[in-house]
Amino acid sequence: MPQANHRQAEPPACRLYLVTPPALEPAAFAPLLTRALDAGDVACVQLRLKDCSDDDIRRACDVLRPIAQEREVAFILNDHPALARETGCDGVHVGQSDTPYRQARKIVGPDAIVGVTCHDSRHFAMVAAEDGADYVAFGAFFPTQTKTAEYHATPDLLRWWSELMEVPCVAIGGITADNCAPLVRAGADFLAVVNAVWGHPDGPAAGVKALNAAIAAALAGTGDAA
Ligand SMILES: Cc1ncc(COP(=O)(O)OP(=O)(O)O)c(N)n1
Ligand SMILES: Cc1nc(C(=O)O)sc1CCOP(=O)(O)O
Ligand SMILES: [Mg+2]
Repeated sequence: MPQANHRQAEPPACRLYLVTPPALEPAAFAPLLTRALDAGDVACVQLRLKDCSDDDIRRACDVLRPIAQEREVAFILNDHPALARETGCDGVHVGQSDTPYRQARKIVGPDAIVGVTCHDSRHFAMVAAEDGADYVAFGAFFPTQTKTAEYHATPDLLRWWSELMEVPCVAIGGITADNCAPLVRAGADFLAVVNAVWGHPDGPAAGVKALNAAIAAALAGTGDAA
């Protein structure tokens, strides 16, 4: 995962990880992505298109990848290591039912980012980290309308992981500016969000600003104490 951002000399201890809506039209989504990335600190963008053809994913990568990479924001493709490599993405995210980590790593190469979904499982996370994953993702922390979440993670998992392990952890699932403080304080390195940014009533830039303000408040100890 990128540790630096051109906007800051010192990256904060917890950063935003934007996941795209599951369906999008690349040309229409491009200005939304641009506005989101220009609104504040974002570590990476995951292109997560479900039920799309490989050609649809290629086209979306061609339009959206440069917007992220020109801003030094990592561009990660969900589910498709071969397409990630072919299209010049910075990495791939794989779940427990997707291409296994080791195979994904062979496809994308040693320098690419590979992240692994670990649900609420310490075991999955330990295996992924030992195998060489660049980050592990835990979730869902809150109810989400974006997908059917079968697992439920709690902040103590983030606390345990961050105290024990160097490999960064990502928290995902229903995260908003209003509920993220306990995750930040528990040690989440990244907050992955869909609806809190793309569904924000005042637009994605407002979503990014609200989340970054909530992260900063939680790190400063002034965030919601819940
Ligand atoms: C950062 C991050 N965490 C978890 C997921 C979920 O991956 P997966 O379980 O493979 O489910 P799909 O997203 O593929 O439906 C993710 N994509 N990103
Ligand atoms: C893609 C994804 N994976 C999850 C998991 O629990 O692994 S939850 C999720 C959806 C996250 O979207 P939102 O921020 O809108 O809740
Ligand atoms: Mg997947």
